[in-house]
Amino acid sequence: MRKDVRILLVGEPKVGKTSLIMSLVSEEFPDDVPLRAEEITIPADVTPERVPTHIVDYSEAEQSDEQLYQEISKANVICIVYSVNNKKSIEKVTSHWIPLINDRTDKDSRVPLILVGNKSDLVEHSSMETILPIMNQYSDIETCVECSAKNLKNISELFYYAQKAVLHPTGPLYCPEEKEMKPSCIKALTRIFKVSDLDNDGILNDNELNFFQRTCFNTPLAPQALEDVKNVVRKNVTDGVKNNGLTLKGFLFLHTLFIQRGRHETTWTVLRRFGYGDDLELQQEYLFPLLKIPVDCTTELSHNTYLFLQSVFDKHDKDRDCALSPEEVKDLFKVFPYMPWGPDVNNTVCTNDQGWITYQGYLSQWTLTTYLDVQRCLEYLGYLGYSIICEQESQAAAITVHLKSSPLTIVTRNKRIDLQKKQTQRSVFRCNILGARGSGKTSFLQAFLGRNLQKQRKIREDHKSFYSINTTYVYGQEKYLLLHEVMPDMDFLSEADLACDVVCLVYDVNNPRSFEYCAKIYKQYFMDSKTPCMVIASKSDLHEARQHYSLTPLDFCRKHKLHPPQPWTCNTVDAPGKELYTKLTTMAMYPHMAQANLKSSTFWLRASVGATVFAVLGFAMYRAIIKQR
Ligand SMILES: Nc1nc2c(ncn2[C@@H]2O[C@H](COP(=O)(O)OP(=O)(O)OP(=O)(O)O)[C@@H](O)[C@H]2O)c(=O)[nH]1
Ligand SMILES: [Ca+2]
Ligand SMILES: [Ca+2]
Ligand SMILES: [Mg+2]
Ligand SMILES: [Mg+2]
Repeated sequence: MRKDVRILLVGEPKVGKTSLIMSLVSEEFPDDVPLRAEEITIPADVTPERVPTHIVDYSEAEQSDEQLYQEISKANVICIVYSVNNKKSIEKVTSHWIPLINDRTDKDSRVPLILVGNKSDLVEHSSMETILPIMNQYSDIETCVECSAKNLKNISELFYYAQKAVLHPTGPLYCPEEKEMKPSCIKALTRIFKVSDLDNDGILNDNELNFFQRTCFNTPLAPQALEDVKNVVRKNVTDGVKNNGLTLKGFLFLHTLFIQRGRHETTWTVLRRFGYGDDLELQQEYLFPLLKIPVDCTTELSHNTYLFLQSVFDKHDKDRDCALSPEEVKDLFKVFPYMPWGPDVNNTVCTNDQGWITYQGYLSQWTLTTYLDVQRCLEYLGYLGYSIICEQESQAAAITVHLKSSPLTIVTRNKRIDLQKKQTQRSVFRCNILGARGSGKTSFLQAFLGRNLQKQRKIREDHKSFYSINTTYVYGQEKYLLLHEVMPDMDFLSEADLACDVVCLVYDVNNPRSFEYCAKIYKQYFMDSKTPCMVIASKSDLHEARQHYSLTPLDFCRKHKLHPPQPWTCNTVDAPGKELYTKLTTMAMYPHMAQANLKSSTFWLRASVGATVFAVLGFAMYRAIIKQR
């Protein structure tokens, strides 16, 4: 909505432009007026819509054409004044003024016009008969009004209409010829209806209507008013009210009624509350609120946002099978301008036997988007109406920002350990997977989603994903582990390829040339970095070939104080095990421990931490074991 309004009055000489302005300001008819009134500014708090309003006069005797054109281009609304007792001044509206204004303004950014018939005190009849055909001919004319500067009739109304024409234009909402709302307005209101229909039954019940009323107008609706509204709809449209609630049809009818009765500011209030701008598009400030992410930080969803997303899931999982069928997904994203999830999402997160995204998979995908592309996540939450439903200032409230450095600070020398406050602990960790072509990286990603080799073979090439994300339990806490497959045949790895909490170097035990790549990558990029590394000996179900490298993988790991290579296969009957992923998450969470030089079996137990903390972790571990049963 505009922050101020500039009203320009034009028209033939002596129709009363200056008098109208003076009458408004002094609330009495001035007998003597100058040719042109000074520009006046009415302060926000005395105008009906509470925005500062500038009123600008025009005088042919005092101003050049050039000055007039300048004022026209600066104006937000133009009042074309004529005198009701002067036929010529009416003719000039269409023969001179409207074409002149249209020539000075862009076709798509036309200023609204108001036709003002002044000196109504001088005649008995109304000029409306002559004016209405003009109104029908020019859609830029917002409204017309007859008034009198002399007996102060309709003066404040005139300026109110002018203000309203700028702040709440009917143009984008309504097509007067068709007597219908415009398609873009129907589209916006339909989305608003869907967001407000919290249980997704296609009806706004009393609770939902009250919530809607409260968010849009800050006041609850009296029970009687609620009944009155429904009765109006009942009387006028079949199927407008169902099960004592408002249907979409009824909702749209109500707004048409508001607009037709000149109360379109009501519809605008609703549209603006849900993020729409004057062009009926969701505004950038709504979709992309300012959110500064400092370097070395990661982005996660807040607890409340997970609850919100959970309610969105529940609302659309109509058959309650804890998964979203293709129809349910389609319905969920109906409030989006485009379909945000491609078929690759089904290969990024957990799905059920039908290949449909499960509840867990759905939350994982949101977590992934938040981590990788927080702006996109804000945009998506905007489409879902997060800030409205959760009554937050902006979408930005959905995000929590975490320092990348370990949540657990270990001061090794005096063996003191600081656990950061619980709420600042990260719950999403990123693991990059590197390895030669064909070493089993994609399989490692897919196995994390519980898919064995047989299931993986069904994945279409063009539906592949370079990410997979799922939860693991570390010491009883649920964490997300995000796996990312890095393309192998690049001589140079980018910052993004290297930035992660833990690295997996995958080689194929069956391929004698595959370990060399891991060794090279390790020496070039990770030997001197703080990122913990894990070597994975994949396809362990196959024959182990001797690697063409100066050291065996085991000796290499020993030399560089790494875990011994972890044998791994997804050629299993059941879903592949999750232990390795839990281990990776633990390494990501506690990188200091991961670097210790210890044998894998006792690695976690012998990490050199203080006894007190050990007891804490021990207890947590105990709980984790209980939970996994
Ligand atoms: N009876 C009557 N006379 C009016 C009314 N409004 C203005 N007049 C008179 O009409 C004459 C012209 O008024 P102005 O306000 O100077 O008209 P204007 O449109 O500003 O004229 P220019 O500045 O020359 O373009 C003056 O004598 C006013 O007193 C009205 O509502 N009723
Ligand atoms: Ca409902
Ligand atoms: Ca379902
Ligand atoms: Mg004047
Ligand atoms: Mg691959």
